[in-house]
Amino acid sequence: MGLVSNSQMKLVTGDAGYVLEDVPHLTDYIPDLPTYPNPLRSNPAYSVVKQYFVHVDDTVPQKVVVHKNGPRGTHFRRAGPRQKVYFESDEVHACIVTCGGLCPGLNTVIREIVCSLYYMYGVNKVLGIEGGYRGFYSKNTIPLTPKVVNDIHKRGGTFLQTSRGGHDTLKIVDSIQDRGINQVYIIGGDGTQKGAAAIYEEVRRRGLKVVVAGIPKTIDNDIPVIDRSFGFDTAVEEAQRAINAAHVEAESAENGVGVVKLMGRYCGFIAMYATLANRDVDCCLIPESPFYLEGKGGLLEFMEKRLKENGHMVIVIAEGAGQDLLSESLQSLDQKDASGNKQLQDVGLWISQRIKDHFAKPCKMDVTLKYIDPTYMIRAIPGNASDNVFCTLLAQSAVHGAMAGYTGFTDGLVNGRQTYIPFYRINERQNKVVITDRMWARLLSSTNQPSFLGPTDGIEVKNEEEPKTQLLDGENCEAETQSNSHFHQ
Ligand SMILES: Nc1ncnc2c1ncn2[C@@H]1O[C@H](COP(=O)(O)OP(=O)(O)OP(=O)(O)O)[C@@H](O)[C@H]1O
Ligand SMILES: O=P(O)(O)OC[C@H]1O[C@](O)(CO)[C@@H](O)[C@@H]1O
Ligand SMILES: [Mg+2]
Repeated sequence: MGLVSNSQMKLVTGDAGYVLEDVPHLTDYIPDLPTYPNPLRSNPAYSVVKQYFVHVDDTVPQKVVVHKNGPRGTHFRRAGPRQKVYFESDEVHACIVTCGGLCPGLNTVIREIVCSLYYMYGVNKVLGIEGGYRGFYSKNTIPLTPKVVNDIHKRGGTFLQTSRGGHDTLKIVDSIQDRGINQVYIIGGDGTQKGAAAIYEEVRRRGLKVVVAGIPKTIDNDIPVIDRSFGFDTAVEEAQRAINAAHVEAESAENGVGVVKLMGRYCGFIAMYATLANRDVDCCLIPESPFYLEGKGGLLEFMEKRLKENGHMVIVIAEGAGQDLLSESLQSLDQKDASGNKQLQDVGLWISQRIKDHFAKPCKMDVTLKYIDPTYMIRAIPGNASDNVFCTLLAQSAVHGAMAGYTGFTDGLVNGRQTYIPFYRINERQNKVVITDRMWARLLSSTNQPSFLGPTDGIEVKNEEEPKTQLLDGENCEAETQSNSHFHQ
């Protein structure tokens, strides 16, 4: 076994190409911390469970498809309760914050962190930080107890409120230090996890016994490494209602066209899964797959054909799709939100107008177009049953990890197992739909839409007897795992 460690990376290597991308631990920078028996050992619910505690050497492989002689590859630390903990129950002073956009299940994660701390670990000092990162230094806190959070999982939104922008690392860590907080639970998307990494670095620089734990929230599914984030299933399910309405409207008119815009700023996972789930969609447009309107192989030609064949059609478009086309025809606003995310122009309105203009030309068809924008409806709802269970496991894993002294981690599902992932792995890139992946091919074959690839855009296939599979490190291989996580092949 080898160990390479610095404040950013902690790599443990083993035989046959085994690599553990480990998460930091409080003892990395505060040696000789005392340990205590895990209170779960005397918890009647768990004491009867054999092998309840995770073995210290348990790790989860990032890739589960392997070849006989291939390297064992990257692993992450398995999440779950440890025999020993690094906090006494009455010593813990935890806080929870939610940042970024809303996502179904946020309240469930808040509730379950509070309840896990109280009921599993006997912790009764938990604070809610209101209104995102800026709440650390500009707002009062709310004491959280199981009673206060009892039924919040039945409501959409976040009980603690959220915001964009306002991340001031020094002020936040000052506030953590001043309040005597020693476990910080940060729920949010890619931007939030970057902020969490900055907080962890500053906490470590100051040598504080403070755990920083991230719980990934992304309705867009744009966080890499993890199979999926909570709320995604709920959002895809809710999107069905909009697509069904678009289909009913389209079917009930001559040459009816339904256009549905779904969330997905930089990636089209919601649009792709909603389309695959629904089967009434004729064309799905996502940011990762550039498309064009006019001419041979373009969207408008396809629409003419589909309307002639079927008399109606439904288009699903992710909000980040076709932004290059919009900025060609509309003046680019180049506005950013408080977190620095580009503010997108409404592609749904734009495409609807372009379609209407096209078919209004003489000799074209009379189309009846209905545009449905359920953007905030798919995220402002409570988590569904499966997301609620998922949120519970994520919250419990975060609490187990924090009590065990791990820090600087995001927890998440990797190949169906709860793991602790170092922040840098989550923050190094964004997850995207890979259009050379089988999931996108499944979508194309279900809608029979054009691929919009020109003759020169084709994907080069090397003349090899055995094409390479997704065993090597790289974008495709990771995306294969993620985008197919619901449908292992
Ligand atoms: N690079 C960064 N460093 C430190 N903090 C950041 C960084 N990027 C974003 N943040 C902070 O994280 C918080 C949330 O960021 P953002 O609004 O981008 O949402 P997000 O977490 O990415 O979630 P969503 O998926 O809804 O976009 C904001 O308070 C923002 O200031
Ligand atoms: O209007 P808001 O709150 O900035 O959120 C919109 C953005 O949030 C996201 O849902 C990500 O959380 C994006 O898909 C979308 O662009
Ligand atoms: Mg984001």
